[in-house]
Amino acid sequence: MTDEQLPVRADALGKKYPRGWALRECALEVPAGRVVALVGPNGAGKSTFMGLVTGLLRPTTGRIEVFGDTPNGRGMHPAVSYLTQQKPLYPQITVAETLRFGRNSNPGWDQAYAEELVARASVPLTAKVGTLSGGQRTRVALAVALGKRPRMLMLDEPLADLDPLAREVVLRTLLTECRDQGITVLLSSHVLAELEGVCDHLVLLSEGRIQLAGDVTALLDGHVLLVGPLGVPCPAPPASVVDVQTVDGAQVVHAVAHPMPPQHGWRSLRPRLGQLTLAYMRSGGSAEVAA
Ligand SMILES: Nc1ncnc2c1ncn2[C@@H]1O[C@H](COP(=O)(O)OP(=O)(O)OP(=O)(O)O)[C@@H](O)[C@H]1O
Repeated sequence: MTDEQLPVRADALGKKYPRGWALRECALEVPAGRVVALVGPNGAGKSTFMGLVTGLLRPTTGRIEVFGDTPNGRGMHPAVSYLTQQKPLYPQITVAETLRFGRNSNPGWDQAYAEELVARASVPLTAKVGTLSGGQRTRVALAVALGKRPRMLMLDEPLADLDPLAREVVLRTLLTECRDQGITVLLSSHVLAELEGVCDHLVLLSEGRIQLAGDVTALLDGHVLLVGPLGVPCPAPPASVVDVQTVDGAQVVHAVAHPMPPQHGWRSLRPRLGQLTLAYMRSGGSAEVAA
């Protein structure tokens, strides 16, 4: 894939604030056409990474390229839309005026597409933005973000103020749309369970460093969830163990997949993405990670 097609490439990327490093030695590619989840505990560096992609922040070390260009701080790459929890909507104006604003500020604006997205959300164009529900406001903000016809949509917790049902509806609708249109999505979220079946690529940040990254299927294939009785040694080699917990009187072990001898009483299961991510977040990343 040429650099112009690759949404993001970061190499030895670091960002230092006066208080210390927010991001260190990040080498990362965001593959095209994928839904990439950017996860990690509070303060891990997720928003900082997105800020570097937008060009609003400048790297302290290393380099970052967005569709082959180096962000220069003079506005975001035209192929990128960015939506945060603070959605850029004005409550006093109508939905139609909001779309007009989008049209006036974006050269590649697709008015028919933006209107169609609003109609699909059953939001009247004549309604004032301030009278809409949180879910409807989010759908309008997404229509503005997608009306720009981006090649990559970056979402920094934009659904955090929605109830779980509205989150589910908006997320599924959005991701179906992005998949249909071939738009790369970089999605930051704390709700690990909702990423299950939604993202196909994962980047886990911890204290500013990449702790785990890769294709979700490969990551799940490369790990096992072992469940066994207390007091019976786990069959996984110690260096491969990511995390051990006691749950309902059993040992629950996440480990990097290795050939291992059968061990009486132990079951080997496929981990779920949310559980595996949480296991890495608890561990601080000491295990020998699969290729
Ligand atoms: N403008 C800033 N000035 C100084 N330090 C900052 C600034 N922005 C972020 N930081 C620090 O950088 C680190 C990473 O913050 P960042 O907001 O990127 O993390 P995050 O993973 O997005 O966190 P959260 O999940 O809480 O939103 C934190 O220690 C934070 O305090």
